[in-house]
Amino acid sequence: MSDLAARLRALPAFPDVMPELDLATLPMDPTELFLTWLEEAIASGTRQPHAMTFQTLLPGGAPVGRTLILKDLDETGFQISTRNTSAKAHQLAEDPRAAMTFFWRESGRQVQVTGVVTALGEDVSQRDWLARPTSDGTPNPDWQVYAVQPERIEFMQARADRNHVYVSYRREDGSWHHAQGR
Ligand SMILES: Cc1cc2nc3c(=O)[nH]c(=O)nc-3n(C[C@H](O)[C@H](O)[C@H](O)COP(=O)(O)O)c2cc1C
Repeated sequence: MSDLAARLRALPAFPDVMPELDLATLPMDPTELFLTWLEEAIASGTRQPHAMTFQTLLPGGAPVGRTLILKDLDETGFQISTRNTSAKAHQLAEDPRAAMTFFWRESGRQVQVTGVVTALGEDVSQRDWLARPTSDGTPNPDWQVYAVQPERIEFMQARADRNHVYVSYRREDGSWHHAQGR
């Protein structure tokens, strides 16, 4: 084992005390559970609890990811915003499939959201642009809000004994079904 490998192995992993995922009280709609976990991450004071890895597909199908901020969650889906001239915007125009991975290390929680992205209207995009802390009130035609309409959402609650608990939701014919496991 290299020195780096040994040092990486010795790093602290999950916290000793983590919340439990109560399988008896899972909501029918996974966005409810997502919002509960997001609110708890916000309340914990962790920095950028709304940051996640956002994956798109390169021409040819290879995945590529980068960090983005969740802007909102409503009936349109999980919203992000970016420039419509960016690499990810071009990738989404070619193939609208995307995945988001949230990780809240203080609680040992991970959420994967997979779905298809739609570009929202100019009004939503400009409202988001103008609400940015650095806004000077000038609209930006390059700014675009996208929404991921989820088809699959997987929740993972880590456990100190490594028997992590998974719950997977899938949308079929317009309604959500969930099962413990992956
Ligand atoms: C914490 C964090 C948050 C970020 N949030 C955004 C964001 O909301 N929108 C965005 O366009 N880029 C954001 N970025 C920059 C992106 O990760 C990325 O570098 C940029 O959008 C260009 O990506 P692309 O070339 O794959 O299109 C963020 C980066 C970090 C580290």
